[in-house]
Amino acid sequence: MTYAPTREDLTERIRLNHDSLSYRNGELFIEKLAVEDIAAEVSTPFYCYSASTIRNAFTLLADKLKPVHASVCFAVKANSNISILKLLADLGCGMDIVSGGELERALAAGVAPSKIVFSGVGKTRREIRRALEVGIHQLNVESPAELDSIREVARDLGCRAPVVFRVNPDVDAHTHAKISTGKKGDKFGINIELIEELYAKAAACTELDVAGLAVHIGSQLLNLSPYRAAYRRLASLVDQLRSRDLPVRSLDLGGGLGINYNFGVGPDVGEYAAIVKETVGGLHCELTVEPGRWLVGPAGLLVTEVLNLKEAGGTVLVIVDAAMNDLMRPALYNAVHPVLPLQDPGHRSAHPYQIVGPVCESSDVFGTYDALPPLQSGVRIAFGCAGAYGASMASTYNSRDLIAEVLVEADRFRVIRRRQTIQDLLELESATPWQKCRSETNATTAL
Ligand SMILES: Cc1ncc(COP(=O)(O)O)c(C=O)c1O
Ligand SMILES: N[C@@H](CCCC[NH3+])C(=O)O
Repeated sequence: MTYAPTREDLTERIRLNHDSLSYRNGELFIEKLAVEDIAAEVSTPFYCYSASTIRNAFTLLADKLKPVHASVCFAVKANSNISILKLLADLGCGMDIVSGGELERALAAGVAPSKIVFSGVGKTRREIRRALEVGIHQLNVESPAELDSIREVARDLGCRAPVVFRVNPDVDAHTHAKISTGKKGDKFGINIELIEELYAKAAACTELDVAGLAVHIGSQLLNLSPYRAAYRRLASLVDQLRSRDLPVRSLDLGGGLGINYNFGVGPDVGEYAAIVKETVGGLHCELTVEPGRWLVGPAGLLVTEVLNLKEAGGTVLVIVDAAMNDLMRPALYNAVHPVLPLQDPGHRSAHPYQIVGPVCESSDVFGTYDALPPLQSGVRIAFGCAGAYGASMASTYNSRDLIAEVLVEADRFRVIRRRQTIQDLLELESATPWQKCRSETNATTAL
């Protein structure tokens, strides 16, 4: 089957990445607000998200997937800010979580437990218990040992645990090695050859409600053909299980849709929907997808201010007040986020700039950029496409505060996470009492 995007499809794809950002008289706007004006209120560095970009992305994806009746569960790890989760939940989006913390955030955002799926390689018994107690939609099982834990917790609670098996289909996602998850030998999922026996065993257990299968082959997929390969393997497995009279009613197709990190055209969700239809659309299963980056990535900016410039070995270094602890992707994956000056005078610097942060690591480098306007101390710039895996991966390394996050809605903005300061940490510290447990002396006495 071939998929030919129409002119409207292409326009839509470009619009999605551009609609919230514009330059007016050389000034960067997000929705109807000048980013400079927000920066004057919220000191840099901070994350800034466009609500309409997220809404448009969700609506477009949900529409494209309507013909195959697939529901969308947002991968909370991409952006776990409760206000962002709430915004998506209000549109009818479910959530894909990987920890007890993400479960609590989803619940706090008002997501119905029946719209939450729990993925993740290592779930603790406490997390499994809490998930079953609140009644989540399903647990995606990642190993035979985890299945045993789920069974035991369910028995203890006197309930039936809804489970699907996450299959490792041994498909190369053709993405960065650090974010590929569907190849044999990756820590994710269960080897496809082992599924049939495990499925049969689990289907016979009264504590388990075995609903189906899941797959997630990696993140930031720009080429969609690995999906076709993975979903075909999933479909064959469904046939194999059904031929043994093992019912399969649900398929979780994972996330991974990539974005164009330069505001250009990214993968086409219409084509993705066509692949879903072609491969698993005829199986009469309840379908779920778990995108993270695609829904929120283009919606976010990381706004930062130039502290100083200096020269090193012939390179002009621009030291900004954001760092790798705020946005880890460049240091971790050599990812390059586009730079948008908040004020663009139109002319360009004669030389490239290497933009670096203040953290004491040589990898605290955002990248080398040419064609930027002349930069100097006090000038503000923004890194684009920073809505996914930015704030959610931030740390306080070098005792730097977690930075603020701001949500823009048309002509107004709201701080949706305030900066975490040393004062917050001190308050937490002073509220923590000393506790006793077995010590060397009383342990010896006990012997
Ligand atoms: C199980 C699972 N589902 C969904 C996602 C979301 O991925 P992405 O943000 O690439 O869509 C991930 C992350 O790779 C994942 O591990
Ligand atoms: N954190 C990664 C993606 C990992 C996806 C989770 N499995 C990134 O920023 O690209």
